[in-house]
Amino acid sequence: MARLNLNQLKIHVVLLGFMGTGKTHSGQILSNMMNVPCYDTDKIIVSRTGMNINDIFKHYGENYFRDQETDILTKLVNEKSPCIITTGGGIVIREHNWYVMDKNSVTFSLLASPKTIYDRLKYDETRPLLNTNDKFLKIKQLLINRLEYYEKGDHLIWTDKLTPQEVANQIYSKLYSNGYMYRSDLNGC
Ligand SMILES: Nc1ncnc2c1ncn2[C@@H]1O[C@H](COP(=O)(O)OP(=O)(O)OP(=O)(O)O)[C@@H](O)[C@H]1O
Ligand SMILES: O=C(O)C1=C[C@@H](O)[C@@H](O)[C@H](O)C1
Ligand SMILES: [Mg+2]
Repeated sequence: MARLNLNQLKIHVVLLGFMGTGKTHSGQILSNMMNVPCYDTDKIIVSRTGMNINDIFKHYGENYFRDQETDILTKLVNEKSPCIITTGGGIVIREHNWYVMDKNSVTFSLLASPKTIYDRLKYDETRPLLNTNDKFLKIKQLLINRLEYYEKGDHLIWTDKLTPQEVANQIYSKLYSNGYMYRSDLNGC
């Protein structure tokens, strides 16, 4: 009788959320905790193109970036065994991406206030959409436009007062309590 892997996921875990909510960071911690691979759409775009995100936006434009994002998300969801997928903050704005995620994934939206996001990203220049004179204002404007999309996630986690480890712990608990993982006491037969 084969015993199932303690941490076997039934479906993909997709982390959504605005820039700086900790998708990449918390997702990597979760991946280590669960021993499940984590794929980051931003990192894959950078390695695929050999360019950083600022240069991709500058030379090819945001639409090209969004096409890459959709292509990678689709391939990960359709071709990988259940895994953790950490996304770019803007993946939620394309309706087609929701269609892809609806198939075989549970989504967690990480949320944070504009002030928290600003504090986390104020010295960061790697996010082209925030490279403006008034970064705080830009965060507020983008967040207002996108909140309705982040709220479509299956589970919402406010991260302002949580460490990345605590965020990962909350996701892990929800995966168990909502039946997205095989329980350790089940034997495969
Ligand atoms: N819960 C947290 N508490 C404090 N700092 C955090 C938290 N989560 C992330 N950070 C910090 O915020 C910064 C951005 O985190 P991260 O890159 O994981 O965000 P992201 O959601 O992946 O952003 P993007 O959408 O741009 O990829 C990093 O410096 C990270 O250490
Ligand atoms: O919120 C966004 O639109 C973005 C977030 C980042 O993760 C990157 O995907 C890129 O900088 C765009
Ligand atoms: Mg990220």
